[in-house]
Amino acid sequence: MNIHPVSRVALNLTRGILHSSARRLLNTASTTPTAALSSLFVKIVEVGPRDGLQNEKSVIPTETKIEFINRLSETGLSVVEATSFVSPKWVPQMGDAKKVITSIKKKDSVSYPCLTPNLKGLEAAIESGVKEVAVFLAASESFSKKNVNCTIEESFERTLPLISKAKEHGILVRGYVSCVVGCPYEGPIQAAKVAEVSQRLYDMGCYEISLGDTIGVGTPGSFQELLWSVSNVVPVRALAVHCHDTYGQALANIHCALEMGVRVVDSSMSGLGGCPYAPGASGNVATEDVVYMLQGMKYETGVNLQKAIETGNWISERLNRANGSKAAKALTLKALSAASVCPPTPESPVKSKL
Ligand SMILES: CC(C)(COP(=O)([O-])OP(=O)([O-])OC[C@H]1O[C@@H](n2cnc3c(N)ncnc32)[C@H](O)[C@@H]1OP(=O)([O-])[O-])[C@@H](O)C(=O)NCCC(=O)NCCSC(=O)C[C@@](C)(O)CC(=O)[O-]
Repeated sequence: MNIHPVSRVALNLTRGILHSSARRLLNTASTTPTAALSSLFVKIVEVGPRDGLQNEKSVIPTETKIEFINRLSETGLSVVEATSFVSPKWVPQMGDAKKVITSIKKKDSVSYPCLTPNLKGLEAAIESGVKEVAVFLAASESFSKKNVNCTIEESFERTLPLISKAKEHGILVRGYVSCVVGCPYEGPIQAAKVAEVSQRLYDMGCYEISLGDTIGVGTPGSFQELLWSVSNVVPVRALAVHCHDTYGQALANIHCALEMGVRVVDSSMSGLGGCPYAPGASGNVATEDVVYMLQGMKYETGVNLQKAIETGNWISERLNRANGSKAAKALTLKALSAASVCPPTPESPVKSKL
């Protein structure tokens, strides 16, 4: 039986199936539970050009990055994280940040945030006309040291003046918290620690907190615990989930987050990605798979699935690999077999990597 998501949550509430914390969560999403439940729009934050490409070993031509972002801008996405102003000694792949962000065709309907780890990065972003930046901290001390060469506390000390300066320039600041379930160096991370870091970042002025399951170890069980804990201190409307798919749990975790009121999901076209300082982590959840699932649940995203698949196939071809999205593969094969009376031309971008 098809049940509309609103009806399903409402039904669960009526039956008292949802845990009382989940009810509280829905209540904090908006002024009334009804208003929260009527929210059927899910914002997708496309992180492919940054998180997706930062871990690529071979140098990707700047022109490819620019065209990738331009194509993403035509899919209906409202946020495309474009690049990061980090040290090129640490992440050489992002060394062309200024060229990328100043060369793309910007659409008014799309926001193009860039990662900035410190004031130097923010200043470079300001010079390049960036309107939104993202700061990134971790809930794990070891990961913080590996990723940004300082403790969590020192990270906060760096971030405070960054946020102040960004605000002076009218720049929006998004906040990431990495290792929200597990750390590649320390193992499991306590939800209470994630809540503490998230709350501090939110109180400092980040308008949205993206919870990063950096190594993709989360399950709906750990995500539920995580979201109960974090939503006690940050309103659920200000939370996003950022799931890597190492253990194949990303869609299940996103589904769990949706049921708990989260309406912002990070994803990466064709499942590209990984953090250079998170060994063993696989790519992000694929945008095409997220859009396919959300469409099936009758959520709106504004994203044209067909255009997303074409863009995912295009970048996969450029990187000489198969598209990592299952939905993209299945729908591309379906389209090819439907057109089998008229086989694709040799130039067709979808023919070879399936
Ligand atoms: C934070 C630092 C800079 C500290 O690195 P450091 O070595 O401690 O910094 P430093 O201040 O001593 O500077 C070292 C050199 O880098 C330069 N430098 C310093 N800052 C910048 C800058 N902004 N832009 C350009 N250059 C910079 C600086 O000028 C100096 O150059 P030198 O004098 O030696 O020639 C470094 O650790 C770094 O850049 N880390 C970034 C690592 C990174 O990008 N990781 C991936 C992103 S996070 C992620 O993927 C997780 C996420 C967000 O997706 C969510 C999830 O899945 O969990």
